[in-house]
Amino acid sequence: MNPKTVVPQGSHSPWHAVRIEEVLRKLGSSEEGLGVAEAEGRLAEVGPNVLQRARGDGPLKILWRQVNDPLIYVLLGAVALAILMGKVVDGLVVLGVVVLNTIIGFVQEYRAGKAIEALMDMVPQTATVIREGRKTTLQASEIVPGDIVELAPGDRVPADMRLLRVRSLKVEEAALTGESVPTDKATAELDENTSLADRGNMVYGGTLVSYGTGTAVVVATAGETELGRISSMLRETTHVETPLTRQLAVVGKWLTVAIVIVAAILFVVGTLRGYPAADAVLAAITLAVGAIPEGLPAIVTIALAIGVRRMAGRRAVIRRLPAVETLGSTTVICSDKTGTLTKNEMTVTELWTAGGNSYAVGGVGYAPEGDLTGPGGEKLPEVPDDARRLLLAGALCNDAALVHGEEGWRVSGDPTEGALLTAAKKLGVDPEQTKGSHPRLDAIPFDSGSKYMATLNETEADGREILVKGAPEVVLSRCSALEGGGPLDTGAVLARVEALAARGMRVLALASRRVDEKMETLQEKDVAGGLELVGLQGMIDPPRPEAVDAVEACKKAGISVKMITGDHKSTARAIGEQLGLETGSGAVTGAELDGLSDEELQGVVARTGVFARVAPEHKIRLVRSLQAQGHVVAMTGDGVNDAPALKQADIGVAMGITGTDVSKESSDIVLTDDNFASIEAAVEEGRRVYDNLIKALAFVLPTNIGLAVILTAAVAFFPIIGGEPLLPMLPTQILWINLVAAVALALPLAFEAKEPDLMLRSPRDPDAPVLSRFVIFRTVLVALLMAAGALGLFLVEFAAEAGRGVGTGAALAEAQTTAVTTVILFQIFYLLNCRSLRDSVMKIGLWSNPWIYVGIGALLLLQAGFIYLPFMNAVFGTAPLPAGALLQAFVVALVVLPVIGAEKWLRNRGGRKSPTTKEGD
Ligand SMILES: Nc1ncnc2c1ncn2[C@@H]1O[C@H](COP(=O)(O)OP(=O)(O)OP(=O)(O)O)[C@@H](O)[C@H]1O
Repeated sequence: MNPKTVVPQGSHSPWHAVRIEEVLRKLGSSEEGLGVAEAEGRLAEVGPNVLQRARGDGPLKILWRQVNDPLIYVLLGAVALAILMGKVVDGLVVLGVVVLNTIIGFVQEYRAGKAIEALMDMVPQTATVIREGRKTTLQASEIVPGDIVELAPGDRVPADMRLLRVRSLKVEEAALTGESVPTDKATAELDENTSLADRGNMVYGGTLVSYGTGTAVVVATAGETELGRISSMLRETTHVETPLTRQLAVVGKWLTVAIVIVAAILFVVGTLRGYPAADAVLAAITLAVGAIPEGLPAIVTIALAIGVRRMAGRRAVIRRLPAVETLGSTTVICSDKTGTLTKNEMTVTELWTAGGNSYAVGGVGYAPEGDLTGPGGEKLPEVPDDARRLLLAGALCNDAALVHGEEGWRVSGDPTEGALLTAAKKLGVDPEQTKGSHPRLDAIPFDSGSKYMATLNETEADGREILVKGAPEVVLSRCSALEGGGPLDTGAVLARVEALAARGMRVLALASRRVDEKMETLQEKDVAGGLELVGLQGMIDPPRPEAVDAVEACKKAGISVKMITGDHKSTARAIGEQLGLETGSGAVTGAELDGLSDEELQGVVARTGVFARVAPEHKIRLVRSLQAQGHVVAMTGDGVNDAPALKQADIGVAMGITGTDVSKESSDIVLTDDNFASIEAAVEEGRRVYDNLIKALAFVLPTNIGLAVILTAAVAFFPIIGGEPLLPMLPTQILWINLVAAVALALPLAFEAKEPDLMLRSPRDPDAPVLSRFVIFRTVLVALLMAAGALGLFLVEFAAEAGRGVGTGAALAEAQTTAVTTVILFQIFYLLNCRSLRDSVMKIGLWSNPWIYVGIGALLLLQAGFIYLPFMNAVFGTAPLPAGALLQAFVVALVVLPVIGAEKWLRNRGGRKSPTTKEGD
C-alpha cells in the first residue's frame, strides 16, 4: 500500500463531516489501532510529531540586547572622543573591548537560552496509544495519523484527532480558539462548514483535556495540525531575566548616570588644573572605563546557568529562570502527600466486610504473595466468602494493572488501585480472569473532587450491578444498607474507618447496587443513593525516609512545610506525625476551611501543618492566604485542577512522573522523581546561586570603585610634570584589570560550593536590595584600600625611577605597570576572602573549589605577559618591572587578607546573621 494515500494529512479533508467508519477507513486504521510495523512506516513517511517551535529570541535580538545598554553607550562615546582627540590607539583598544564584551555577552546569553530550551525538552510529553489492540504509552513525538489515542483529564492533546468515543469529555481550547471555557465534545458528524471552534467531534493538538475521557483517531500530526500552522503561538521566551538581573540593570542605569557626572567633573577639574584638553578627556574616559563593571553581566548569566544545571542534576528541572532565585527565598513549601512525601507504594493490610469480620492481609509491595489472618489472629487456609466478595469488588472497580517486569511486580495505573488488585491476587481472586467473567459496560472515572469511582458490570449469574469505591464518608453517605440487606450502622463503620486512619492508613469503602438488566450506561445520578456497603479495605503508604530528612532540613532552614492531601483527616495526621510535621492542633479539613473567613483563614494557615480532605480548589486559597502574610510559597501539584494553584504560587512544582501535562506547563519547576527531597535540594541550590552572585558582586564592585578613586585622586592632586599629567593608569590598562582580571577571577566564584550554614539560615528576603549595606560597606572598604596601595606604590615607583634619571615617559610606564600589578595582586588575595561572605577561607576549605586556583594561575600567566612581553608592552603601554617592585606590590596587596579577616571577625561577633538576609544588611 502506498502510504501517501493512507496518510491524507491536513485539514482540507473535512474530517468532522465524515462518519466514524469512513474516517477509520480513509486513515487505514481500526478500533484495534495500527500495526506496529505500519506505524513505524508512517512515522518514517510523515516524520515525528513535533512542532518546529519558534523558540526564544533570535540571535540578532540577543545581540542587540548586548549593545543596547547605557554603559555601552558611555564606552562608545569614550571611543569617539578618544579618536577625535587624537588618541586613536586608546580609542581603538576601548572599541575592541566593547566588541569583545558584546561577543562574550552574546555567547553566554545564547548558550544559556539553548540550555533552557534543552531543559524544557527534558520534560517529555507522552500519550496512551492503542496499537495492535494493546494499550501502550508512547512519546507524543511517535504518534502518526491513524493512531488510536486515549484521552484522560490533564492530557495535552498530542495531535489533531477525530473523536470515536467520549465520556463527558471537555476540552480547553484556548490555545487555538481563545475560548477559555472548556468545550463539550461529542462524536456525531457535523456539517462541512462548521467552524473550527464549533467542531465538537474533533480535538486539536495543543489543547487540554479538562474533564472526562475519550478515544480518538489521529488525522494530522506536527506541522499539519491546526496549531502547527500557527506555531509561533508556542513561542517560549528564553530571555535570561530574573528579579536579580532586573535589579542589576537598574543599578547599572544609576551607575551610568553617576559615572557620566563624575567624568564630567573630572574633565573640569583637570582643565582647571592646567591639563591639556586631550589629557583631560583621556582622564574622563579612563574613569568611565574603570568604573563600569563590564564583566558583571557575563558572570551573572553564568552563575544562573550553573544553578539551573545543578538543579537538573538534583532532579529539579527549572522551567522558568527566575525560579532559580525565588527558590532561595522560599519560606513555605506546601506539598502533596501521596507519592511526594510518601512512597506511593500502597499495600492493603486490613479488610472489614459487611459480614462484620476483620481480616489482616500479609505480604509486601505489589508481589501477589501473602496470606490472610482471621478475626481471631488465626491463619486462614481458605478465603471466606465475605472477604472474597470484597476483594472481587476492589478488583473490578479498578483501572490499574499489575505488571511483572525485570524489577519485580509493579503497577501500571493508580497505586491505590494497584493495592486492591494485589490484595485480590494474593488471595486467589485473579483480576484478569474476573474482568473476563464480569465484563464492564461503563464507568465513571475517579476524580479527586468527587473522591469515588464507579463501574457497571455484568454479574456471573444473570444481571448487572454497579460497583462503587471511594472515600468512606462519600460512599457511606450513598449507602442505605449492608450488602445482602442487613442494617447499616454508619456511625459504627465510620468509627472503624477512624481507627484504621489513626494508624496512618488510607481506607476505601466499597459498595454495590443491583440494577436493571437493560442498563447500558452509568450516570452520576445512578450512584447517588441506594447503595449497599460491601466492606472496607485499609492500606498503608509509608513516608519516604528521605522526605523525613528533608522536612527536618527545611525546619532548620526556617522554611515551614505544610502537607496538603486529599486523604482522610486521621490518616493525614498520622502520616504528618511520622514525617515530623506540625500536627499539634491536628489536621484541618477542606470543609473546615470553607467555613472560615479570609482573616480567620490566615490564623489557621499559620498554625496548621496538615490539611486533609482538601480539594484542588482549596489549594489556591491556601496559597493566597500565605502570600498575604508575606510568605514566598512553593506549592506542588499533579492534577488538572492543580494548575491555578501552581500558577498562583511563587514556585509551582509539578511532578515529572505522575503529573499531568497541564500541571507541568503551569509549573516553574518539574521534579523528575516526584520526591519532596528534590524540592529541598532545589531550595539549597537556589540559596547557593544567590550567595555566589553576591560573592561575585562583592568581589567585582570594589575594583570599579577603587579604579574610580585612583583616577579622581590623581587628577585632583597629582603634579603635572612638564605639561604631562601623572596618570596612574591608562584606559587600556584599566580595561585589562576590569575585563581580563575581574572575569578570570570572579567566574570561579560561581562554582563555589555551598557554605556549611547555608541551610541553617533563615530565607532571604526577596525584597532586600542586592546592593545591601553589607555589599556597599565592603565595596567602599576594599576600594579605598586598593586605591591607597596602588597610588602609594605608583608614586614611590615613579619617584625612584625619576630619581635614577630615567626619562619621565619610561618612569611613568614602569610606575603605571606597578600600579596595575598591585591592583591585580590585590584582587587575587581579595578573591580568597570572597569565597565565603562571612567565614574565613580556612573554614570552608582552602582547596574546596579548584577553579579558583585555575583562575588565579591563568591570570598570573597573563599578568606576566602584560609585564614582560614586548608586544603586550606596546599595546598596553607597560614596562618590565624589577623584582623589587614586584615584591613591594605583593606585600602591599597582602594587606587585604588581615583587614577583611578582621572585618569578618567583628561581623561574626555581632551575631551569625546571613549577609544575604535583610537582618544581615
Ligand atoms: N482510585 C481511586 N478510586 C476511588 N477512590 C479513590 C481512589 N484514589 C483515591 N481515592 C479516595 O479519594 C481520596 C482523595 O484522593 P486524592 O487522589 O485526591 O488524594 P491523593 O492525591 O491520593 O493524596 P494527595 O493529595 O496527598 O496526593 C482518597 O483519600 C481516597 O479515599
